[in-house]
Amino acid sequence: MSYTLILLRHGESEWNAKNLFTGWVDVALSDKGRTEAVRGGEQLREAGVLPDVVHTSLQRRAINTAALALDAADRHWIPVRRSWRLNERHYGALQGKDKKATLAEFGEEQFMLWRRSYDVPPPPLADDDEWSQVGDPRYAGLGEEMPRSECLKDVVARFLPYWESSIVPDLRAGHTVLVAAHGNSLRALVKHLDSISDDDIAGLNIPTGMPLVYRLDESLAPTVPGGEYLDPEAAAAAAAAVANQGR
Ligand SMILES: O=C(O)[C@@H](CO)OP(=O)(O)O
Repeated sequence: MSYTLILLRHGESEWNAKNLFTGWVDVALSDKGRTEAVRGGEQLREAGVLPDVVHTSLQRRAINTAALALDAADRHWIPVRRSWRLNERHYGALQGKDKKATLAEFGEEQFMLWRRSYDVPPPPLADDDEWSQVGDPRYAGLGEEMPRSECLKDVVARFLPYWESSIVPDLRAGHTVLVAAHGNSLRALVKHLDSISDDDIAGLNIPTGMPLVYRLDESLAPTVPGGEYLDPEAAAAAAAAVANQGR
């Protein structure tokens, strides 16, 4: 028995296009992002990898990517579940900041520590900042768990309970599961699936709008480490572009 898990980072957002740190800010897909999402769904249909259930974050770029992709795959009707635990990493005080300007102001080492180190979060975002999500009704139930900044380690810690309680049972039930989420929440999941070290995860980047298919064995270990992009060449080029953001 093998289980099928599809990871899909949202298509390009308006802030990806502007090169701004985004995190929990709920920005929309760009036109290019919508096209990517549709193309991702077409790839699923062409490959015959058809989700039975979808899990998304609470952010519109992932929600709308899932809807566009599933429509293109003729799977718009499957059950959907959403959780803040699939949200993008909260980028703290960097939310809304230009990546290139941040690199110029703080230098390469600090910039990469904030962007890709495993356990160094950016400074916290003030609750009265225009890019704060404090007071947003969708997070009303979070209480003390409401983040003001997160490093990838924090994302792993809040993602894994949802993985265990909600995604794994769907896989064990034999469903083909689509997870439509974000660059860093999916990096947290890939780190877990592929047992990637805290240091090596810094080098992993996930492109927008490209389905990454994992076949998992009985112990939920990937049968092909790293999974398989349905369009590997395009995915490698797009992942390199993500790595180079800010330059
Ligand atoms: O800004 C963000 O929220 C993320 C994803 O777009 O950026 P990065 O790849 O720099 O972690």
